[in-house]
Amino acid sequence: MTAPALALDGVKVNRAEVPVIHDVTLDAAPGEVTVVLGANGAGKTTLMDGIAGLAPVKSGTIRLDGTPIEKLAPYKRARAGLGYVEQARTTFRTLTVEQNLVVSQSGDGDLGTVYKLFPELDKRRTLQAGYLSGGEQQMLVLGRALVSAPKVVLIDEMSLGLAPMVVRRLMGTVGELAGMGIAVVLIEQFANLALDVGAHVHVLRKGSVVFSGPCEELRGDERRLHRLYFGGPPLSAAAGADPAAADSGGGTAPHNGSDAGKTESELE
Ligand SMILES: Nc1ncnc2c1ncn2[C@@H]1O[C@H](COP(=O)(O)OP(=O)(O)OP(=O)(O)O)[C@@H](O)[C@H]1O
Repeated sequence: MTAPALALDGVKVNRAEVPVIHDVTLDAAPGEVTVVLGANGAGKTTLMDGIAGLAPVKSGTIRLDGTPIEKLAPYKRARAGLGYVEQARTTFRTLTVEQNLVVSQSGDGDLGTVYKLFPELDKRRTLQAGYLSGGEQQMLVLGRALVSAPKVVLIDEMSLGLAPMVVRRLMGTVGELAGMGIAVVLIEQFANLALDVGAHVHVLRKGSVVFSGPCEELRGDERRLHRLYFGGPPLSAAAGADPAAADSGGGTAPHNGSDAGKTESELE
């Protein structure tokens, strides 16, 4: 088995002194997409922030290529090979596309690789980032993570507010990043799109992992996903009517406008 590029063991993360992530253990292998799913508020972003050093890790270890990083400052984690594509899709709006990439470049990071992955950016090298479309900005954010020559890239909800076609296009690129040997950790609201590109999946509920396994086990299984997200009986089915849903752990999280298992058909 390939050694994990990223390994979390018993990780707890707080937000404003409140425990949000409880005892999370998971791995991400190089050359694979590892998917993290969960309902709104399950703690996905908090977990990513903990890995990146933007939220305090209260206990547990986070290893990057075998080296503990949980006590390092965020910039040192980045320097050690951790790329983080945050939800906010931040670029330097008054800098050109190329300048945005150059300021993020380090190590063996190569602009040519980014332009090959995203010909859209190649054509707009001299354009100020603020004039890019939402999809192109997301490509630039991914490109900025890539030119830091990362071993691991965390990607948080890159599809937010983007057109369906663009989301599919970007998912293809996520697969290509893994194809380059990077360990990608992907949070995505469109569960089935993520499960299509991913190898392994971890489902978070109330800050704890309630499922870990191969993506194919959950692909297309909306009922099970729903149950994993929220606990209790799946959708409107009567309790006990779905024996396959026995892995819920019986949680009591409220059904608060579910995004559980958003399917590709919902993107049409
Ligand atoms: N800065 C903060 N201070 C206090 N509590 C916070 C902070 N950020 C998040 N939380 C709380 O932590 C919990 C987990 O939030 P988080 O954003 O990590 O979840 P999520 O799974 O990423 O949700 P979403 O899919 O809606 O982004 C929520 O209850 C949220 O209210």
